[in-house]
Amino acid sequence: MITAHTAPPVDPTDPFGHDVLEDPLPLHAALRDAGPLVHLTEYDVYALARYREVHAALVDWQAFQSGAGVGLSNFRHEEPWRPASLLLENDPPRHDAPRRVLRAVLGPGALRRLRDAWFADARELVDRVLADGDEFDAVARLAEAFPLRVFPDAVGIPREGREQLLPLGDHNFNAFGPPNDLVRKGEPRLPELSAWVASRCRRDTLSGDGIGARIWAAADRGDITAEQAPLVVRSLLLAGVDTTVHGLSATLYALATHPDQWRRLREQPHLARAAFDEAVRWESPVQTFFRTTTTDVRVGDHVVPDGRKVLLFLGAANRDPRRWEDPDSFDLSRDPSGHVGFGMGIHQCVGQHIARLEAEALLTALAGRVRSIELAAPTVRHHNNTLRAWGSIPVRVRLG
Ligand code: HEM
Ligand SMILES: O=C(O)c1ccc(-n2ccnc2)cc1
Repeated sequence: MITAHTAPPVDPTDPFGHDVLEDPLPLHAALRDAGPLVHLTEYDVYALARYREVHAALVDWQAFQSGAGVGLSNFRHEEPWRPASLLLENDPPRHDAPRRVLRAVLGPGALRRLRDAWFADARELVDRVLADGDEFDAVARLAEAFPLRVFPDAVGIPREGREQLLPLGDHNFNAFGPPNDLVRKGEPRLPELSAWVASRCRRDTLSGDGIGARIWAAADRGDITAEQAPLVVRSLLLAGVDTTVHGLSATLYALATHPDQWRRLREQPHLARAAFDEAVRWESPVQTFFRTTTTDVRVGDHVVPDGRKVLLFLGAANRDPRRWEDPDSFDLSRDPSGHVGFGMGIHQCVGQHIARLEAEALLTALAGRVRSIELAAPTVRHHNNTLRAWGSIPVRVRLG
């Protein structure tokens, strides 16, 4: 048993309050500066905000487990509000088989199969948006429209009703936080949305050649059980849309507010993937996830006792001046590799390559038609307990 020398510094701020969700940067800086470990008195949890400690916790899945939930709720004492995620909220060994299956169905073969169709869809969408005029909301017309069009098709769910994936994902991400107004907002539609998404995970509603059907085929082979198959498909549907909507939004906002970087992308379209990863570092669409300690864990001069919740501030780590030069600048010449916007270690985002392909397709289509892009009106944030999200990003484009 390591004895704690002193209690870590405390911070009373509510990290899920609307002032922080509107602009988290001041809290992130305060948490990084307070020390390697901070105690958040609002929820009696611990916080890691510096890159070194966040990275160390992400890769130390034994001491910082996911199996007690990656939200504020501690599954050791509370029932999950829905069946726990087989990947996100599981530890090895139970985590391993579902992870292997998803890595396979979302791997290089899937990307090769989807690439040409997604590039064509992106060109068609961009042409349609630009035909309607030179001012539009980049969130509704591009960042939401593109993932909603290509990803459910790739999974193999029918077209009608798929827009429900947005409020469903939004609630799921809110539910990782405390039971606040954002969670209460999503509760009225939850029974209907949960029943709808469960119906989309059944084998008989998934088209034969999609990613969903390949997950069921893995169950036929015994790689996962037939009971697990629909839960793995559910993870894809809950995870696969809102994340990329706000990842693409972050990228479009960054490029619309950095004209020099847009020019660089136009001159070198192969920078599309780097632009997306730099935007994921700079904005961190997935801001936070919790872990639960499985033993007394030393962090710096302090000890986090066994069984405590630790909030990992991925967004704060991605702008830690101890790790990044000029962290607050959005710069396509930076090497963003090593950012924790997709996590790190055994739970690192298994959909990151799908997300990068969506971004590459959309940015390549835009860069091919649009000479300049700028904000046409004030932007509006969308508050979510976990996601750094956008309500609208009005832009004006010039073609050429
Ligand atoms: C910009 C887009 C995305 C971002 C920023 C993002 C971020 C993340 C992060 C930070 C984690 C680690 C969670 C943890 O350590 O607890 C994660 C895991 C995961 N992501 Fe994503 N994600 C994105 C898109 C996607 C997409 C498109 C999919 C599905 C196609 C997906 C599926 C998953 C799954 C299943 C996990 C759990 C992996 C595991 O626990 O082994 N994500 N993602
Ligand atoms: O199974 C779930 O509920 C679930 C699984 C993964 C995510 N996720 C987060 C970021 N990338 C993916 C969200 C929800």
